[in-house]
Amino acid sequence: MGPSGCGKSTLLDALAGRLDSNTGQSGDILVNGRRQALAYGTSAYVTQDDALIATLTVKEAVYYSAQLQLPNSMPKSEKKERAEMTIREMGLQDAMNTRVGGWGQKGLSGGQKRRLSICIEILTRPKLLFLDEPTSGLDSAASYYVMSRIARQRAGKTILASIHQPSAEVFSLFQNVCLLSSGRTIYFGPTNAANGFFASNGFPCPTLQNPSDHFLKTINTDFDEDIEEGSTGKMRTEEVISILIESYKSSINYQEVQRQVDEICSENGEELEKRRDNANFISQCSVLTRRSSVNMFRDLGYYWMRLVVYTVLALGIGTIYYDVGSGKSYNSIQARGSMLMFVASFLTFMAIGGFPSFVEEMKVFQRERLNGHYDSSAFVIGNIVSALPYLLLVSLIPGSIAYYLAGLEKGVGPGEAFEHFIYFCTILFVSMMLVESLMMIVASVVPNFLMGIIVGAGIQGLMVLSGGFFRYPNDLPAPFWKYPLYYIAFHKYAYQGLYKSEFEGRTFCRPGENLPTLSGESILRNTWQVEMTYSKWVDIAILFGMVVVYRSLFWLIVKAVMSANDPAELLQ
Ligand SMILES: Nc1ncnc2c1ncn2[C@@H]1O[C@H](COP(=O)(O)OP(=O)(O)OP(=O)(O)O)[C@@H](O)[C@H]1O
Repeated sequence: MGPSGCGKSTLLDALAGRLDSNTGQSGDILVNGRRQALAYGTSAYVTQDDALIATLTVKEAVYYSAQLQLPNSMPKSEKKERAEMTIREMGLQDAMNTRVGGWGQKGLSGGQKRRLSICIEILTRPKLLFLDEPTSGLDSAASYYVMSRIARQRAGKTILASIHQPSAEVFSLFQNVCLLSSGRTIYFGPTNAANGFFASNGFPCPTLQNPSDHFLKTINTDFDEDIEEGSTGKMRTEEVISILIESYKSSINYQEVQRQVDEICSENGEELEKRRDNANFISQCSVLTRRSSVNMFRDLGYYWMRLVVYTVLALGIGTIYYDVGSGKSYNSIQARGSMLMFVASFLTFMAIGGFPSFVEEMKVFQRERLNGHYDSSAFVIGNIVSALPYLLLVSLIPGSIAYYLAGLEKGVGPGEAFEHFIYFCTILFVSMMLVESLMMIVASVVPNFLMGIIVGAGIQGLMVLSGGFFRYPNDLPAPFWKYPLYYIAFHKYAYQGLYKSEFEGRTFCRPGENLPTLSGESILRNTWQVEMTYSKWVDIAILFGMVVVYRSLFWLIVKAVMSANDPAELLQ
């Protein structure tokens, strides 16, 4: 406990091994007298910000979490029962079917979100639980009920909570209190002895005042109010703090704490085991896929908005380039090329629109991963699988509108026409997957969504420039633009695949002529400077290969970022 900004969250972060690597830290963290880092899943931590999936209801959020965290051996009905019991414990039974809500959608109140976050973390009854200001946003009665229900579970467990402004009832629920001011320990010992400690130093709690209020008022340096000191009048807060710190260091309480630490160390107690009884990997993948699908379905910004914008754009492309595909004139060559370029780069570019939703999902993933709810690979797989149907939808509907309105390559016979159409939509689909994968990589490195969008758009802008349309491949400056960007940019393969599909086997008129004597192959070779040594199927295969590379890269970065934050790795 301590005034705002005294270092409560920092202390909890340090104990839970969540302090970021650029913050200096000294001393040992001992669990049962053993030096132990709290890696994923050894403890649960409810941080101050509630990272929750906005589209889920309370019931869904807790049920999915129960399915992820509770072992496969536990029957489904028991998991459901545990989830419901925990929801009731946190007093959320009346909000069971309310969505969490977020930007633009009112859902749970701040205090309810807080309780939901606690609910999710106490589902497995962890042995070591960190709670950073669990009562913020709660009224005094709710604070008491929440804390008393948490305290009820304390047998055989250690619960560390940071708190400010507890009521007298809540304060009495704590067995020990550590009072902090500007990162320094003012007092650490039994809660019921704190009053005596303050009184013995000349700062007794006035009658009818909540002791915790008195302690905080006495040690708050932010407002520089002089403190009444017993009979001697007023004293500066800094002086009061110095007196208390010095007094604590020579107090019996301090010696008692040291004695207890020595005793625990000599007992050589058991190591805190990592929780290993989560759902198995297959169940994790399946639950995460379902949860992510529900989120994608309900979050308008994830795919639906994109579908609407793509459809409008496809109608735009289709009307601007209406029936360009049946023309054989020289001008139609340029029109086809531009249209295909627009489809492969700008339609796919807008996959960036889903970035904010993805960043929100990443925040939830980070919290859950750090608390050991599941494996990072399960998250990556869940996300890929759940996104597939939506990506298919946003490539097929706008793709077919643009393709048929523009009257692109119809081939000979219905089979061939269909093959060209499917090829067009597949290129659109795989390019969107690539942009999404790229944005996932960006999200794992730059988790701020504004910065992420700028970085993602910048990378794509460079790739579009070097893709071989705005500057023909042979005219691209060799350093950087041609080697390596032209070969790395997926746009090159998307453009060339689409060009091959559209121009191969067709003839066009030369400038000023009416007879189609110019072969599609020569246009591909000489105008678009397409690499003709391999077929359009190789282009599409390269694109799919790139998806695999990009997704693997994303998975590797997530693993690397997570293990960099894993205190167990740091200790090795
Ligand atoms: N022991 C320490 N030494 C130096 N700086 C510290 C220490 N503890 C915390 N700080 C710094 O003090 C600032 C506030 O810390 P923190 O957020 O932990 O406070 P808090 O008590 O949780 O505040 P609030 O109650 O308002 O959330 C941070 O900038 C943090 O880096």
